[in-house]
Amino acid sequence: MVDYIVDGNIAVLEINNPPVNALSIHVREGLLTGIQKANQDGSVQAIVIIGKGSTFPSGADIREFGKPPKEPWLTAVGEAIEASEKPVISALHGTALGGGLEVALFSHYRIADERSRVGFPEVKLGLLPGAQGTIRLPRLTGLAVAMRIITSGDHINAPEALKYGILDKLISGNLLQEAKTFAKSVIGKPLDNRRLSKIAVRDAATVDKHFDEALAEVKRKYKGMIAPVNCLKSIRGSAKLPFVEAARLEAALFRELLTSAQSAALRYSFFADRSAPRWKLPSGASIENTKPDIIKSVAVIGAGTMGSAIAICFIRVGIPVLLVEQNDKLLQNALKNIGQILQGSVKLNRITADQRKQSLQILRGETSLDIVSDVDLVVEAVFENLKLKQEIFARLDKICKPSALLCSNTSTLDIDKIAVATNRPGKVAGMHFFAPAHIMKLLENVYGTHTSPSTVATIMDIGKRIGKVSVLVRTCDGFVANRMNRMVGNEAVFMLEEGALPQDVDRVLEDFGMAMGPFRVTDLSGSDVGWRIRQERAKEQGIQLTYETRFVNGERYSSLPDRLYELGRYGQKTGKGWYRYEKPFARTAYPDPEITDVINSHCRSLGIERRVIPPQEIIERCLFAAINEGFKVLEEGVAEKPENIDIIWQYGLGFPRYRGGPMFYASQVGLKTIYERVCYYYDAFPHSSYWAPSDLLRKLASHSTEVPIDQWTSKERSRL
Ligand SMILES: CCCCCCCCCCCCC[C@H](O)CC(=O)SCCNC(=O)CCNC(=O)[C@H](O)C(C)(C)COP(=O)(O)OP(=O)(O)OC[C@H]1O[C@@H](n2cnc3c(N)ncnc32)[C@H](O)[C@@H]1OP(=O)(O)O
Repeated sequence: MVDYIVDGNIAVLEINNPPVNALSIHVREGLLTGIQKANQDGSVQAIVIIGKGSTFPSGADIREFGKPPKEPWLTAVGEAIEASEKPVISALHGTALGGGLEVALFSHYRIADERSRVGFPEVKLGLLPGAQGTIRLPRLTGLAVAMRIITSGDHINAPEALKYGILDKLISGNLLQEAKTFAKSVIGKPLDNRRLSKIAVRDAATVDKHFDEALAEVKRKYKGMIAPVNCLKSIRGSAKLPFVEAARLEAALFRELLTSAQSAALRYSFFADRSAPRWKLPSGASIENTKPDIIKSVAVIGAGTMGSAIAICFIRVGIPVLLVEQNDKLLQNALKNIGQILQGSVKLNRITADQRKQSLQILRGETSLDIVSDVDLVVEAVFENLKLKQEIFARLDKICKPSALLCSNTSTLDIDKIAVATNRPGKVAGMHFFAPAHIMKLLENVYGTHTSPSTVATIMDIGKRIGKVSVLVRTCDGFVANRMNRMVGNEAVFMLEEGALPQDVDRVLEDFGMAMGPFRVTDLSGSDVGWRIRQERAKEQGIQLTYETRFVNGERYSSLPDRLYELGRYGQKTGKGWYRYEKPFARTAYPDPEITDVINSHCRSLGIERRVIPPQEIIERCLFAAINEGFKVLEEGVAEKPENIDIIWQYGLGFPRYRGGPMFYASQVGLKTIYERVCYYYDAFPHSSYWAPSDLLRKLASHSTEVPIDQWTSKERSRL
C-alpha cells in the first residue's frame, strides 16, 4: 500500500490505496515503516511522500471509524514524520483532505499541483481533524482562517492555500520530478523552524475574540451540531495551551465526537449519498448494466411555479427547453419570472450574467402542445388531477416522436394509471421534483410496472446532469416522500385536536432538527393545495366532506385544515395560515390567538377534552408513524434500501443530516422500542390504520440482537 522507492539520495513513499488513497491501517503501517527505513538508510538525505493515481490521501478511512481502532494511529505516524532527521516533503495533488492534509502538516514542507485542493471535511462527518489538524493549521494560517476552514469543511484551492501559508510552493509540471528537485534543495537546512509543533500560534492573544465570534456563527449555521463546537474548542486550545496539552485536548474532543450518535449518522449519510443513486430493479436491470438515452431537448408542460422552476433546472445546464402553457398571459408571466429568478442567481454570484443570457436563449415559450413533437423528454407539471394528466399523456403520446420519454411531475398519483393513457408505457415514468424545484436537491424518480430499464437509466442520468440527488422508487400512492410524510401531517393535526398548538408541534420537531415543523411547511406551500387534493379524492369516492366529518372510510379525519381553508387562511401567501404574518408573502411566523380560538372551538364542538401533549409524544407520533410506514415501503419494495428513504428525507423533507434520516434514526432508537411504541399507538388510535405495525418491523424487532441497518432488506424482506 506504500511503495518505498529510492532515487539517488531521495526516498519516495508512494501511497497506493485506490480510489482515494484513504489512510487505512496498511497505509499507516507503510508510512511509518517507510519513514523509519529512510532514516536508517545512509544513502537517503530527504523523503518525499506522494499519492499514486488521482490523489494524495483524501482522509482517514471512514469505514474504519466505529470499529476497534488499530495501531499505529495516524497521530503516531505523523509524529514520526515530524521527528524525522531528514526533511520530509509532502507532494500534494487531487484532493488532500482530512488525515491527508494532516500528514502534510506533519511534514516539513508542502508542495502541491496547482490544480489540487486541500481541506478538513471532518466536520461534515461529525468529527474534527483529530490527528493534530486543529492545532497545526492555526500555526500556519492564524486563528480566523483556521476556524473558517475547519468549521466549514470547505475545500480550498491550491493558490488560496498558498496564500494562507498552508502550502510552500505550487507546481505546474511533473509533480514527482519537481518534488525530488525541491527535496534536494532543502537537504541540510535546519528543520526545527519547519516543525509546526515548535512554532507558536502568532495571533494567540486574540483567541477569545475569534472563538466567541466563530461560536456564535456555528451555533446559528449548524444548529444542534456538536462537531463544529468541538472543532472551535480544540482550536482555542491550540492558542491557549502548550502544544502537548493542546494535542491531548484535541484527542479527548475527537473521541467524544467519534463515539457520538451524530457522527455515526453523518458517516452513514456519507455512504448513503453514494449508495442511493445506484439503482437496481427487481428484474436485475441496474445502473451497472443499462445505458441511458441521450437527452438533448426537453419540453415542460405547465408553466406554473413548479413547471417554471423545472425549466430552470434544465436550461441552466445547457439543455434547451420548450415551456408549454395554453394560457398566453400565464406563459408570459412565467418567462418573466424565470428571467427574474436567474437574475437573482447572478446577484448571488451563483451564475454569471453571460450564463443567464445563454440559459434564456435556450428557453422557448409556446401555447400549443403540438410544438413538442421533436423533444427527447417531456416533463408534465400541470395540476394534480389524474384525469387531466391522462388526457395530456394521451395527446403527448400522439404528438411526440416514438423515442421520447413522457414523465410526470406528479407528487402522489400512480404512474401506472398515467401510463395506461399511452401506447408507450415503457417510456412513461415519474420525475417528482420538490418545491422550489430550482433549489431543492432531491429528485424522486418513479418507475411503474411497465417502465423500461432504459427509461429508468435515462431519468436517473438526467437527474445527475441537472445536479439533483436522484433516488429511484416504485410507484404507489404518494411514493416515498409524500406517503411517509402524510403520517407526520395527520398526527400533527390530530394532536391539535387533542391539546397541542401548531407552534408546540413545530417547536418540538424543529428542536429535533427538522428544517421546519409541519405547520410552517403547510403555510409555506399553501394549504389550499391540500384542500383541493382532499376535495378531489372525496369527489372520486363520492364522499361529502363537512366540518362535522370525523371519519372517512372508517379512518380518523380532522376537518381543522378545511376550517382554515374556509377562513381564507391559505398560509404565507394570504398573510394568515396556522400562523399570522405581517403581510401576505412575509416569512416570519407569529403564533396567532385566533388560531387558538379556532382550535379550542373545534375541540368543544367535537366534545374533546384537551390535554398537555409532552414533547416525546409529539416526536413519537410524528416520526414513529412515518418510520412504520417506511418499513412498509421497504417490505413492499417501493424503496430498495433504507438509505434511499433517508436520502429522500434529508434532501426533500428537511430531516437533519446529523440524525441520518428516519430509518437510521430508528436504528439508533432501537427497533424493539419503535415496534412497541407503534403497537401502543395502534391500540390507542385504531382508526388510524397506518399505525398497524409493519411485518418487516415486527420481524426485525423480534431478533434478540439489533439487526444492523445494512441487513434490514437483505435479511428479512426475502423471508416475508
Ligand atoms: C474511542 C476510540 C478512540 C480512538 C482514537 C483513535 C485515534 C485516531 C486518530 C485520529 C485520526 C483522525 C484523522 C482525520 O482527522 C479524520 C479524517 O480524515 S476523516 C476523513 C476526511 N475526509 C473526507 O471526509 C473525504 C471524503 N471523501 C470525499 O469527500 C470524496 O470522496 C472525494 C475525496 C472528494 C472524492 O470524490 P469523488 O471523486 O466524487 O469520489 P467518491 O466520493 O464517489 O468516492 C469514491 C469512493 O471512495 C470512497 N471514499 C471516499 N473517501 C473515503 C474515505 N475517506 N474513506 C473511505 N472511503 C472513501 C467513496 O465511498 C467511494 O466508494 P464507493 O462508494 O464507490 O464504494
